[in-house]
Amino acid sequence: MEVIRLDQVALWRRTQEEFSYDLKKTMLSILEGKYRQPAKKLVLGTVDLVVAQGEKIGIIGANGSGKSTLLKIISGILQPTSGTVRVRGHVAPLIELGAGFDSEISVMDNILLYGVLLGFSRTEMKERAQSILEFAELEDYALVPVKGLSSGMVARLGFAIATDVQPDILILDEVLSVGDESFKNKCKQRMDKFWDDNATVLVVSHDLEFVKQSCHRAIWINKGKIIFSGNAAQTVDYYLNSL
Ligand SMILES: Nc1ncnc2c1ncn2[C@@H]1O[C@H](COP(=O)(O)OP(=O)(O)OP(=O)(O)O)[C@@H](O)[C@H]1O
Repeated sequence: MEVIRLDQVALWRRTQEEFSYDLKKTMLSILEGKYRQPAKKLVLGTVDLVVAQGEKIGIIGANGSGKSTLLKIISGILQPTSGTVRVRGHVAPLIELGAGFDSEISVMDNILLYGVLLGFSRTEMKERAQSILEFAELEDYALVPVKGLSSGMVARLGFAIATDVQPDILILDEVLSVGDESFKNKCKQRMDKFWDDNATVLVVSHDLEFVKQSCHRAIWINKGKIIFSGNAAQTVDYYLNSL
């Protein structure tokens, strides 16, 4: 069964000029008739992609090639400029760890909030909260605001929530490299469970050995385009040979 379908997806984003946006300067340039639209760059596109239920897909490519952007489009965090995205089932994105948290509110409230954002009810999340806290080893921090946690703890919390809620589609962006050694081992064990069942997993990784050994398929992205998609070992070899 098909769970993800991207048809002719493209995303244009503003370049660095957006980040140095200055209202006064903009107004002045409009008055002086010198205003020009900020430059935009094609960061993804056009991409066609079909993912079947249960596939474990590794996404590889150079820095800045568009891997995270692709995951954000699939997760619904970014809307494409053109094209269509269809996703079937609960998606748990673990992209910018902790980005979905409200740092001012407690760990417990964040668990409830995050779960609701993922489409689960508050009651359901309350029932799951204990096992999430246990896995993240944050039982003593339930009432502490997230801003009081270390970045490693925030990463553990994100991983614990996203994987505890048993999503249909798990989206991971280099998250397996966070946490200390003992937590990494726990993550690996939990990931193995996902690997064994019907969940669909998309994982961005620079760990090519992991992609080769653990993924069914790999997608190589370069400059916003899918260069190759196929058997993981073959894709990794093509990518390595191109370097
Ligand atoms: N918020 C943003 N606004 C505009 N452009 C962005 C933004 N975030 C990323 N980009 C641009 O989009 C392109 C793709 O970035 P993306 O983060 O998807 O790459 P990546 O393949 O995941 O890289 P890495 O391996 O370094 O994590 C890059 O050229 C980057 O400069």
